[in-house]
Amino acid sequence: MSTLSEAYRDLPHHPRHVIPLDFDSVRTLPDSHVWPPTSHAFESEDRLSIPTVDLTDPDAGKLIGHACEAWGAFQVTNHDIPLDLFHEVESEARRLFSLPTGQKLKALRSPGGATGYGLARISPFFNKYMWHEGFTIMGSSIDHARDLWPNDYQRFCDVMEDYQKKLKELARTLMHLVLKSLDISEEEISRVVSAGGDSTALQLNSYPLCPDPNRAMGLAPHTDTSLVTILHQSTVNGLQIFKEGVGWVLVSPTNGSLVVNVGDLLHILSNAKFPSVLHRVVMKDQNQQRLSLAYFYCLPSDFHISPLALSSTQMPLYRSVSVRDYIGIKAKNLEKALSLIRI
Ligand SMILES: C=C1C[C@]23C[C@@]1(O)CC[C@H]2[C@@]12CCC[C@@](C)(C(=O)O1)[C@H]2[C@@H]3C(=O)O
Ligand SMILES: O=C(O)CCC(=O)C(=O)O
Ligand SMILES: [Fe+2]
Repeated sequence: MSTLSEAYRDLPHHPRHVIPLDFDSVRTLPDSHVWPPTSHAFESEDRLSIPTVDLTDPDAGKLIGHACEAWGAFQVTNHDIPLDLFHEVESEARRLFSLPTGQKLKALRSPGGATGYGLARISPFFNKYMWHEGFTIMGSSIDHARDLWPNDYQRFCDVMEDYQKKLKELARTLMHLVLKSLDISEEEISRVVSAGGDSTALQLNSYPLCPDPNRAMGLAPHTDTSLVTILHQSTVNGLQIFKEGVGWVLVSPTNGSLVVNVGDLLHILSNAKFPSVLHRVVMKDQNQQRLSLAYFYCLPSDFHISPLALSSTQMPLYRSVSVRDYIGIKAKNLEKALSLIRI
């Protein structure tokens, strides 16, 4: 099978778009990291937020379908992932990001690589840097973990493996419900869901304490490339999603619940019925480090993706494209990628 990491291998980045700042040594926000003010977002007091779906609700599938159509995102509760596991993964992520910069650079994502420590892949599209550092895992994290902690890497690997295993199960359950709500046949559902199995990535995100948070940007607006992304946020606010006709809406962390984002691949499969959601992370008033864990459920790079479940009167809006080609188009065109494969 053609792995996801292989799809990123031929898309090298210049080191200035991979190497994060030495955050510990900076006392004032460098001009390279100053962003124009961000627009006001609707806060939770405005009572406008993405829907929450209880996975044990017999109507969960229908509710998820509505949420994907109206918002491109929802929160999920009663997902069966133990709270302790989030704490363990977060604590290992904290251990990683609190290493001295020189040590973290030993696990730097290589120019043609997909995994390891570094800036977000969307970095080259912006003329300012984000206040962000990330660590990408695809499958085993042992090679990078050994570079970081030559004598003490096993715990990190075990915790990350356990998390990926549990998140894969949850992603499969969610994908079943999502595709069923689109009226896709059981056969097609199994074809998509079983193909996704090994094409996943876990991204640990850190937004360090910032000397001037109101002028910095955590993660610039983007959509994810995945089918779905399952996100766990630490207790610190920052994530906002964009809703057409409304603007930026804050998604506050709620204990134990997970945010699910529709990604570009599901946008294509659903013929734009479930639009991939534009989101960003702002640093506004942030007075402590923020962490998040993003699990991307994708498809193998040789999978050919095209709109499914079209009625006899519907026309496909997107041409068939391999995941590898779509990732390549996105790496060059970012937010224009979907329009470039539109029929
Ligand atoms: C599978 C992946 C999705 C991702 C690129 C990656 O190879 C691993 C990192 C992911 C991430 C996380 C931050 C935002 C994002 C746009 C980026 O720059 O790297 C996503 C990528 C994506 O969804 O395209
Ligand atoms: O940190 C967050 O809340 C969002 C992270 C994100 O959007 C991503 O990793 O793609
Ligand atoms: Fe994202």
